[in-house]
Amino acid sequence: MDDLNQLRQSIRDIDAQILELTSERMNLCRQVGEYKRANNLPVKDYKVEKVILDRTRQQARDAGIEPDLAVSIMKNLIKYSVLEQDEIKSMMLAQGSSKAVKQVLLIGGSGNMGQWMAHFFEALGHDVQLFDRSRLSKTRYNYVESLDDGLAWAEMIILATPMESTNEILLDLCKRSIKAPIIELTSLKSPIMSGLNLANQTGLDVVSIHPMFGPDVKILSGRNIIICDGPKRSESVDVVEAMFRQTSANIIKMPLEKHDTFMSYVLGSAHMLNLLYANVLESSGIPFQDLEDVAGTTFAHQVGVTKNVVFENQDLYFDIQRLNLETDQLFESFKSQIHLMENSIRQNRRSDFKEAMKKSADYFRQN
Ligand SMILES: O=C(O)C(=O)C[C@]1(C(=O)O)C=C[C@@H](O)C=C1
Repeated sequence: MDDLNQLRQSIRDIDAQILELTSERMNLCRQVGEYKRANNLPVKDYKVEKVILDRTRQQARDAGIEPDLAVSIMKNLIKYSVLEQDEIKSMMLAQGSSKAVKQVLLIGGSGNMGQWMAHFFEALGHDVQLFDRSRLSKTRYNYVESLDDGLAWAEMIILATPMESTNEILLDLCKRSIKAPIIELTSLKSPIMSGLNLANQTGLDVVSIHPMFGPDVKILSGRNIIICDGPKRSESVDVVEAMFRQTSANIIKMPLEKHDTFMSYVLGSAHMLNLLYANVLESSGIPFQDLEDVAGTTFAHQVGVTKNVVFENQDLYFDIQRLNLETDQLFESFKSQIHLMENSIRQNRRSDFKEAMKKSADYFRQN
């Protein structure tokens, strides 16, 4: 017992040291924040974050600890140091002072993802202006007076617009002679295919990307950004790729025609499963708190994910189902899997149930 107490005392001492060091780190980050404010530099430095996280992974390996543990600690430290440095306030002061590489026009800049992109491009040193029919009262970015003004000014155009309007905007942009590369970010590509095809025919330089995260993301490490090739390879794909390579995000290259099939599994089915689960819980008639009070491990994990899904943007989530041409197939697959499970349980066919579980386990083990 004495041994156990001694070990626990040593752990408490180490915990105290971790917290003291964290406080020292935060103090230093606060000073970095002040320096940035004084010198009009943006708070977030994606390049520095990438270096830190790469180094952490290596140091963790050398020290014999799980790189994932070390990286998650470091990501949290960075996240809170960024919050501490008051990103919004200091970036406001930094506006216009950082060396602008490109003049970036954000069409649909008032949306949450538009604002995220505005921060992102500003943090990379670009000069950002917004165009949107509805203007935010609280944003530090300028709105261009008209789309024509914006297009004349822009050296790069970002479309952060809902899927269906993105297609219309692309078709409209095809009627104007625009030299600046256009980056579009829609969650599905088939709804904008007619726009992309016409852009290709009329010589517009469009790069299709898809950031696989929402606008509340602060740290790009571990996040995926898909960059698509096609219909014809745009000259600017390499430029866009190089831009994101400066960050700690993972870059995935994918042919355009593959994108929506992957999204039907990576987004559509994951959303659908969680929405169905939420609906099942909601219709149980038992208050959520009562269920949570008796939660087991799987419930706690599952509900963590399900909650994230149900609080998401309802229109976007509807469109991700409705506009994916493969959603029908997804429903069929869900139905047949429910059927299979139902039969195995109702007809007491243990071997079918176990076989299905085994097949899934083998599928996940492949990696
Ligand atoms: O090095 C900086 O510029 C910092 O502000 C420190 C720090 C960090 O916490 O390590 C925080 C924010 C930046 O995005 C990168 C790194």
